Amino acid sequence: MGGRLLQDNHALDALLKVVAELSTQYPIVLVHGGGDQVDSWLATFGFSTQKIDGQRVSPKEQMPVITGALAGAVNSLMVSRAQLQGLKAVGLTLAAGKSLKFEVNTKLGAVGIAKANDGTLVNTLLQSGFVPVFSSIGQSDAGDLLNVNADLAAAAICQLVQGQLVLLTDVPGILDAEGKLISTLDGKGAQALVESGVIKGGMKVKLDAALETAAALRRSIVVAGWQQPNDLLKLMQQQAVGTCISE
Ligand SMILES: Nc1ncnc2c1ncn2[C@@H]1O[C@H](COP(=O)(O)OP(=O)(O)O)[C@@H](O)[C@H]1O
Ligand SMILES: CC(=O)N[C@@H](CCC(=O)OP(=O)(O)O)C(=O)O
Repeated sequence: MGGRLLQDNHALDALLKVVAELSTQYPIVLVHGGGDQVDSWLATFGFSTQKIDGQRVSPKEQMPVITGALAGAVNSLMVSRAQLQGLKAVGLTLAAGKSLKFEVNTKLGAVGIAKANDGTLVNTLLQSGFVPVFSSIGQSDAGDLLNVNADLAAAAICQLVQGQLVLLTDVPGILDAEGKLISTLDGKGAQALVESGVIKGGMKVKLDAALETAAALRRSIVVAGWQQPNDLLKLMQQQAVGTCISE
């Protein structure tokens, strides 16, 4: 879930209500962002910030603030709103139980490249009826905190549990040059849209996360909008929603 969702309690509650309904039939893992909240916390602490290709440059000295926003305020709020809808939500970082392992993307500072590592914790929680709620904070082998883009974090968690990845954002899916929803997209089509500048910024990162996971799990990935929570129900009934991305 893109972090912008957390600025709209009504939309967040509506989405989590649908998630609660689905969780009676399917094990569910949530991974959330919080980019806007990080922007605002960094500004409050007097830091300037920039993104390169949709990912935040994260100097080590900013990590306490970034972690405070993502793993502290945003994650706690997400757990609290999920519990209001009856979910047995458990807040976690990506490093909990060594679920993921990380390389450092030194070009961007304390930014992690996440890979699936150990599914024991997540599977144990799921088997006991809990809903893991991950913030996108990881850690390096040296013990330093790392900032991970939430879409790439969700891709790694999805590969960990061999699940079905749904990337929920503030637009109904990937839009073409005219602003119309693209219903299906493969690697070749995606490359053309990136080269022509139609897919950029945060959406390019979602596309990378989707293509990587589609290749790893050999199944298609959906990018859809959190404004339409019923899309999740439709998706589970095998109906087409958002943009369906395949290899
Ligand atoms: N082709 C595209 N289709 C839809 N959105 C796009 C496209 N290219 C860039 N974007 C931008 O990507 C944004 C979603 O990514 P991002 O801001 O990272 O959202 P989130 O916080 O939900 O992860 C959209 O709001 C839009 O501004
Ligand atoms: C490295 C990196 O870019 N980290 C992201 C993590 C949060 C995120 O991805 O939030 P959204 O899903 O709301 O964009 C950031 O600091 O903004």
